[in-house]
Amino acid sequence: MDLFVVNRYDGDKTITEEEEKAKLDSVLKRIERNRKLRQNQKEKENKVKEAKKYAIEQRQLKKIKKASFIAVPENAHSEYIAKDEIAEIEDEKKVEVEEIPKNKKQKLDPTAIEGFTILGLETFDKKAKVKRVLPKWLSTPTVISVNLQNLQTKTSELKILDKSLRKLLKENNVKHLFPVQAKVIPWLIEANKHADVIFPRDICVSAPTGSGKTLAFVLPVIQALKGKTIKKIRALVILPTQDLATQVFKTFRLYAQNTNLDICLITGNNPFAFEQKQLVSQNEAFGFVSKVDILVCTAGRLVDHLKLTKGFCLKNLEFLIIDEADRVLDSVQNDWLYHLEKHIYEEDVNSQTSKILNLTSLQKRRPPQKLLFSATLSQDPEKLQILSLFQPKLFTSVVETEEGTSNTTINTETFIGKYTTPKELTEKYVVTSLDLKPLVLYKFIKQEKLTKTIIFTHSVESAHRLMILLKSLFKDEMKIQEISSHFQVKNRNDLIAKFSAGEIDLLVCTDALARGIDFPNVQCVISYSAPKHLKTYIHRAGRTARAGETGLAVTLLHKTQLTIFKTLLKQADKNNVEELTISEEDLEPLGEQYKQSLEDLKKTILKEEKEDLQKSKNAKRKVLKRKRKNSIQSNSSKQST
Ligand SMILES: Nc1ncnc2c1ncn2[C@@H]1O[C@H](COP(=O)(O)OP(=O)(O)OP(=O)(O)O)[C@@H](O)[C@H]1O
Repeated sequence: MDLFVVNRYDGDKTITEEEEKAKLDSVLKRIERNRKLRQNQKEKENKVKEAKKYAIEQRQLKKIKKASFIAVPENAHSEYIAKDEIAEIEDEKKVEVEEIPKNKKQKLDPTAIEGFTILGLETFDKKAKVKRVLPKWLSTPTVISVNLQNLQTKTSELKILDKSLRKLLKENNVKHLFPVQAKVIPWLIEANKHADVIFPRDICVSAPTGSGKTLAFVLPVIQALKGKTIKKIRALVILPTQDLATQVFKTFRLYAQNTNLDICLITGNNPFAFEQKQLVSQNEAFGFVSKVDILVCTAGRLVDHLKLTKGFCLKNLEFLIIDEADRVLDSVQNDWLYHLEKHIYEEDVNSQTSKILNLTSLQKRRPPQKLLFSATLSQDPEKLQILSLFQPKLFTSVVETEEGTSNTTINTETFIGKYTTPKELTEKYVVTSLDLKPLVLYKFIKQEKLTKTIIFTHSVESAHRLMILLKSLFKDEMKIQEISSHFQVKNRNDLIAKFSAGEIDLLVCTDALARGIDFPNVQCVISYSAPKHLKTYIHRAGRTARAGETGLAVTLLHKTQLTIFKTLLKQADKNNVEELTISEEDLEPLGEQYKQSLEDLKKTILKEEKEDLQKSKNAKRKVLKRKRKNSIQSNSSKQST
């Protein structure tokens, strides 16, 4: 090795002329080689510089071109649309920068450094990937098909289901069971036949949006409880939002209409005292008595009642159903799980009855069977562990390959954590600049002649502004409304009903409406603000293509969001999401109209801000007036005494 050559004095060794010439030649060659290397390097750098310069020039040219046909008004009103969008994109850029792996150390070419061999050159072997070992119940699920077109199970032939329920299904036009129902309903009914002797296993069900998960738990629960004579809360259904709880409550009520089961909804929509009266009554003979068999609720309100409602008892629970389970489990609302478990499992220390030896006290109480449902259910054992599931069983749909997936070919490595979407869903995306985004949206809706469309934005303010702008652009052509958590429940319900009935064409909303809400026949879902998480994307898109109908989901993206969006899609093995282009030339004729609408938007927002200011001033004035009145009254009463 050259590095370890030690130059020693070799005495008066004479060098021949040829040897000297050869040495000189080799030095000259080396110099020439180094010169070429340097030249190549310089050429490369120049090329990169030129490419960058060209890109900047092109960008500037594009900007000038755009500005020439859509002159954004002097005061740049577009800030009313784009300011929070810009902030959002800036955030995402940060994420993107963080996510880019740090430049790996450049591998050094030993020939590049003359005369040296580099010690410790990077020749690391890739470490073998550690295979994920899943608990057996997660790696051997019952697979649910995502095909809602070729239904196999006729409702009339499902003899395990009560005749009265089958009749109701028929009346509601449910002639065939969807795959998730065909698998879960018979399994649950069977498992609960001897529930007091053999405790039924808990289940987790993961199936696409709109695939009919609600009926998969509603029907077996009604069938299992309808024969009970003593009224006790035996089924508790927890949902993440008021709107969803109301929807599930209505389904329970519809299918329990021929039974003596009482179903109650508590979400905080009604006064607390009113809800308390719905839950329990008190009499001298029996003390507190439950008025409810099946309770549908939101997690936060449940905890309020656990803490404050006397006689509210969940100790006889047979079913604990968590719909949209991943969302409910992520929510720490009032520490609901802790309070619920504490209530269910704690011994009634004050009760004398528990000390008396009788049939009830001897009988070990059956733990409630836990039923978890979602389109994006976490299959992460650690997350599910907090529920202490009893011998859990997984029902899941899997991403279907070209050849189709069968029970035998399922590969746990590939299905775990992969969310599925309805087969009937078509997905597309459009890349646009921020300042033209509303116009691109307008053009797209007109071009595709869309009605019954939901548009998702990332904030209540953004939804409000977009609604005003779209109203100004469409004039009377379309009925456009916004809906958000700022609206009262009654208004929200009215809007949901109107949109379902087709009386509203475009509904602008936030992610509060992304999960679970079942609007019939939605033609298209547009993500005006790009979704940040895969789950959000799947639930938004899931408002269309429900129950076997076709539907379109379109995402509007700024070019800086494209990479992140594609990474999200990759996580769900989605390779068929096409780009849709709306060229700036198509938008040219709309420039003046857009300018006018931006002016309208500015005026409306300013007017609303003024009104809000006036309202808060009036409210303050009223408070001051009342205080003054009270102090005058107390002074005069003091004087009179
Ligand atoms: N077997 C069936 N035949 C026809 N329609 C059905 C059937 N089962 C359910 N539906 C209808 O399909 C629609 C979607 O059902 P559901 O809301 O239960 O879906 P989901 O799987 O809970 O969706 P998400 O995950 O979005 O909450 C509802 O309108 C429901 O009435």
